Amino acid sequence: MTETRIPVGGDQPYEVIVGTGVLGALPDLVGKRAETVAVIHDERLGAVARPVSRVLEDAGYRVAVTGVPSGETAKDVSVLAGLWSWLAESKVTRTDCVVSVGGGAVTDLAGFAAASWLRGVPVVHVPTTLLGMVDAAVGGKTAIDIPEGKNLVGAFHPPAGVLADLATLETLPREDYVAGLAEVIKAGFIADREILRLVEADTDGAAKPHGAHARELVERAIAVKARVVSADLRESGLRETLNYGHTLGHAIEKLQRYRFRHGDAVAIGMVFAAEVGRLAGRLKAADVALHRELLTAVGLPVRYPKAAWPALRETMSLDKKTRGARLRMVILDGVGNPIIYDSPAEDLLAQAYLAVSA
Ligand SMILES: NC(=O)c1ccc[n+]([C@@H]2O[C@H](COP(=O)([O-])OP(=O)(O)OC[C@H]3O[C@@H](n4cnc5c(N)ncnc54)[C@H](O)[C@@H]3O)[C@@H](O)[C@H]2O)c1
Ligand SMILES: O=C(O)C(=O)C[C@@H](O)[C@H](O)[C@H](O)COP(=O)(O)O
Ligand SMILES: [Zn+2]
Repeated sequence: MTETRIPVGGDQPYEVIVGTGVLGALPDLVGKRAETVAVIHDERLGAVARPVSRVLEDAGYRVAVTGVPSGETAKDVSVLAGLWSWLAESKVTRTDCVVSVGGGAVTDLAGFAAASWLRGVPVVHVPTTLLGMVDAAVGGKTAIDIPEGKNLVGAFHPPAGVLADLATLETLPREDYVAGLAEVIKAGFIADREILRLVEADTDGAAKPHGAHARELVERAIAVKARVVSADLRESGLRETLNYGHTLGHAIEKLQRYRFRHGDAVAIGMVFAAEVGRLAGRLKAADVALHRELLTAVGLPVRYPKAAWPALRETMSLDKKTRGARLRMVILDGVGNPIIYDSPAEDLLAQAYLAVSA
């Protein structure tokens, strides 16, 4: 099948290329200004990084390659500091380019390395997870975690391009593919009902890279993200809606010391946000039920232990949408219409949590 190019607008427009076996398009995205390309890859993904490097070498670039720890442990200041030294050794200058190869953890880390190195060098992402393709690699949010919370240090640094080669999904464990579906379903609830219809029509297929609607789901979710970040890169309004499910989700990840899949945490967080929406009189009980039905059917969790609430509530106060002492979270004023719910009452939050607790 041919490649699809999804444009992302704003001050620094770029394209997300989606297709199978499309690595050959990488030099186009890196561009002609770069002499050196610094490839930063998940250390478990040498088998993807090698063809990436070959394509770049064949195109005439000098290529430097390094691996970083797999998963969320990569998003650490010590790993970032190691990358800065390596970028110095590799003599990466402002006209050169960083290429990331991995899931969202690696695109977030390498994106932040590129944003901070020499105060900003170009980066091209080659996401290798569903979640990376439909969400993390698009939109320019980059970050690392600190003990106090997730993604608390980072920068907005849009990529020069994104290459989503669906062939890389062949080796992705099923649990990680399914975790990515949480962000796909999120895109459905906030902006594209057709995504929800496609998942509902074939819940088994939705959980597989070869499912009948797999490519359409990927492209629709990217299109939602692209539309939002094109209009509001720096999250001054509309972009906050992409955080649906994340206020509780990020608190769960922190409580689990980041040994819990991001998508799994967001799935629980979306059911919580849906319950808040229902209690606030904004979302029908049937739509809350639809959250549970779709997420459960594809294999995502929708419950979390009751006793965790006090710790979760405290962590939620450090969410980036908080203003002063005011917690703000995204809820749905009906499916497809996300809004910010400012200063929710504490007893309403506790009641909503009771409805998701195991
Ligand atoms: N910047 C953003 O806008 C944004 C958006 C959503 C999520 N995120 C971040 O993304 C991260 C989660 O990303 P993720 O779900 O991709 O997780 P991940 O990057 O941790 O990857 C999950 C696992 O899959 C493995 N893996 C990756 N690609 C593979 C492949 N092709 N074959 C086999 N194994 C493979 C990794 O080694 C890892 O063990 C979180 O840190 C989250 O905060 C960022
Ligand atoms: O791109 C965005 O904006 C998002 O909120 C997408 C989220 O799926 C993603 O997990 C993001 O990293 C969360 O950002 P944060 O600002 O809440 O840390
Ligand atoms: Zn997310």
